[in-house]
Amino acid sequence: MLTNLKINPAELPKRVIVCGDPKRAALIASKLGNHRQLAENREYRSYAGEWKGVEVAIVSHGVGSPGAAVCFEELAKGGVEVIIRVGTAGSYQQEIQPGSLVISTAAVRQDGLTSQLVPPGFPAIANRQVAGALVEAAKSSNSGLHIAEGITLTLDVFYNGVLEFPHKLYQKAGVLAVEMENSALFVIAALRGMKAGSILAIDGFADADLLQDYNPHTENLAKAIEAEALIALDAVISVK
Ligand SMILES: O=P(O)(O)O[C@H]1O[C@H](CO)[C@@H](O)[C@H]1O
Ligand SMILES: O=c1cc[nH]c(=O)[nH]1
Repeated sequence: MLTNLKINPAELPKRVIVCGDPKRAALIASKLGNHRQLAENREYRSYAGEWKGVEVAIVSHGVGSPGAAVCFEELAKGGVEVIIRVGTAGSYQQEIQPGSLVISTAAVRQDGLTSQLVPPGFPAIANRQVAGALVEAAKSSNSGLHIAEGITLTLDVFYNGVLEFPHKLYQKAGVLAVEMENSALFVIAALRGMKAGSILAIDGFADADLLQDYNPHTENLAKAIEAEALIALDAVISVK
């Protein structure tokens, strides 16, 4: 039994979609044939089912890299081979509007977790087969949404304190969007031999005052989440 996920590894498919929100995991799982809940403990809710004849699991990892890392490590221990995060993010670029999608090819490691796992120069990059599969699935999806691919940033902070966020710097450096778990996913996947990727639905602009303006409950975002879930399901079953 996986300690925190409470999943029996014998019931865990090798291909997994992960997301922060347990309710999003339920939503994605509802699209699967023969879907059933595997387990629930803390923020980790898991399901399995069939997508186009292939067994996949959907697992929530909660908010932030440390808790998500527990999930990713246990999935690796459970024998997972391909893992795709279906997340949300704040945009850094004007052309990447709320409701659009970003496929992350690499993550800036501005999280506190990965520097306790590997030296600072170790890259956090998506597996190229998985990133390629996401791009291909996005092209064939005809979602009608704007879809960009490139570097994203992983932070530990959501609501700011007295220090400035590094938003301007990364915006200038061409980073597309900010979220809170991709660097942990890419580093742990590299260390444990999983093929990882990530697709993100944009919920607003990163430099907004999130305490006032953050609203992940819009129809626009729901539509983008629906589209990214279908793209990720097609991608996760297509990786060899
Ligand atoms: O929507 P999810 O997948 O949770 O992703 C983003 O949303 C959460 C913040 O609200 C963080 O987990 C961040 O990475
Ligand atoms: O970390 C996150 C996630 C969603 N939206 C943001 O602005 N930041």
